[in-house]
Amino acid sequence: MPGQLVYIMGPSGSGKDSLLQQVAQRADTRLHLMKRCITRSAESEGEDAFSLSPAEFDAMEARGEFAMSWRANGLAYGIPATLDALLGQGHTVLVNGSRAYCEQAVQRYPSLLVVLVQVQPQLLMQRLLLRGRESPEEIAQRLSRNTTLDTAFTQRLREQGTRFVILDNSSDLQSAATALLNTIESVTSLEQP
Ligand SMILES: Nc1ncnc2c1ncn2[C@@H]1O[C@H](COP(=O)(O)OP(=O)(O)O)[C@@H](O)[C@H]1O
Ligand SMILES: O=P(O)(O)OC[C@H]1O[C@H](OP(=O)(O)OP(=O)(O)O)[C@H](O)[C@@H]1O
Repeated sequence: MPGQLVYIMGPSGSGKDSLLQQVAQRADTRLHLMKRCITRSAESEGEDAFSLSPAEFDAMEARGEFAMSWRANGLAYGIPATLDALLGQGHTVLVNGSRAYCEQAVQRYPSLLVVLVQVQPQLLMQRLLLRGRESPEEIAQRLSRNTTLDTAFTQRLREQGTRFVILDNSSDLQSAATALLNTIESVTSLEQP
């Protein structure tokens, strides 16, 4: 496909959604941020997503309306199949992805750019509590995914030869967003039609 998929992943609270919003606001119209379908209440804080019931999600998935889909944190997440049309038209497309699903994403889109967002571990809990979307118990469950996921990925992605960068978001959001945009520009020319 002529376009470029940019798959952003990282621990809960690392700033994936904030970075994607920043970059999408700053970049030109050839850069698309995919709006996800999630079985999360529409009233939830934060990410602008399509809110679906589990039954609606399952029906869309069965009809092949997702380019990618996964389950985590008691929720189902889907990337609309319009992703493939956008990539086919040559767009650079940003996706908020899952570490656990990453290998399947690489299999389906071998030339994707994987960006692992990291922050100092002590900041994660603090930022998640401030975000206020989940209860402290739910936050603890989200953070418990990190131990198993982080180390295994880095190693495997490098061995596979996947395009992979680590982006630190421990400092201010603007600096991290600039670094992300520079990384994207280094692998794809946003100016070309
Ligand atoms: N660089 C940063 N400095 C301070 N707060 C941040 C920064 N990046 C993100 N945040 C805040 O941390 C919380 C988690 O960020 P979010 O983008 O929702 O992370 P994720 O999507 O990875 O879970 C949000 O409240 C967000 O406003
Ligand atoms: O396999 P993992 O890397 O742990 O990711 C699991 C899911 O968690 C995140 O979603 P969500 O927006 O619900 O959570 P977050 O904003 O707290 O990261 C991420 O975008 C994945 O959909």
